[in-house]
Amino acid sequence: MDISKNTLPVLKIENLKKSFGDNHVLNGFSLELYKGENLVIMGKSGSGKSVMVKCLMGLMQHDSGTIEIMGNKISQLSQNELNSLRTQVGFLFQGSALYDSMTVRENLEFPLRTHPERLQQKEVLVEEALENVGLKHTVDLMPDELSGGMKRRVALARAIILKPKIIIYDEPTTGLDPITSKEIIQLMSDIQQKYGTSSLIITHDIDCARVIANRIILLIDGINYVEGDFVQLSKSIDKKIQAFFK
Ligand SMILES: Nc1ncnc2c1ncn2[C@@H]1O[C@H](COP(=O)(O)OP(=O)(O)OP(=O)(O)O)[C@@H](O)[C@H]1O
Repeated sequence: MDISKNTLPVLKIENLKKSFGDNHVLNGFSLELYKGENLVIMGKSGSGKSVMVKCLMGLMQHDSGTIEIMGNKISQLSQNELNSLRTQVGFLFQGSALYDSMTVRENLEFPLRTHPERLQQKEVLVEEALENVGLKHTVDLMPDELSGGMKRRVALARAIILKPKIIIYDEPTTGLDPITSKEIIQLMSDIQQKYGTSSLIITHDIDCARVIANRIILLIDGINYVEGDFVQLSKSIDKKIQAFFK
């Protein structure tokens, strides 16, 4: 995949700040994600990764800084405009987050409910999304009939059903065994190749970062402490950076 930094970033966060009282979580965090890129964000537990993602998705109000998705500053958008922009962003939640009382088909159809123009194609979209993750045969099953790895695949199918330009993965391999993790990472790569998506991947999983990252940003002390590729960062002599690569 050709990653061109000469084009505008599909996602840009600039000087993002967010505090809860005296707890200054984000102190000027910035990133740029380019078309076709896999950008991994790593940070210790409690470093503010989820807060950053919530601000990015418009689910939490940030104190200052700017967030631009495909050139649109999200703070300047109406709710309708924001909803429409959200269709360009797929989200794989931590731990899959399927609706247990819904079949696989109903889980996949869920993101379509706010897009009446897509509802006519729902059969085709569900089938295509499940085919991409190798699970067409599960369409009428309930989530509790699936293994953990299958649930994660279905969640991935749901994240891509609207063919988003950007996918945000929140801990995509957490709770999976090493072999299933590898399969999920391979699927993430396949989807990126097929649709030319750009991915922002929040992970603790060093193997995931090694395999998939074009670039890694370490979120430390509320800022983008350092960025580089896996090899560059893993050779760093900075103790704060080394701690991630032990
Ligand atoms: N709604 C909230 N109200 C108050 N404090 C919050 C809120 N959400 C998050 N925080 C605080 O912000 C900090 C960062 O939390 P966050 O969940 O973003 O960490 P994280 O990096 O995602 O951690 P983990 O890897 O464990 O998921 C924590 O100190 C947390 O207590």
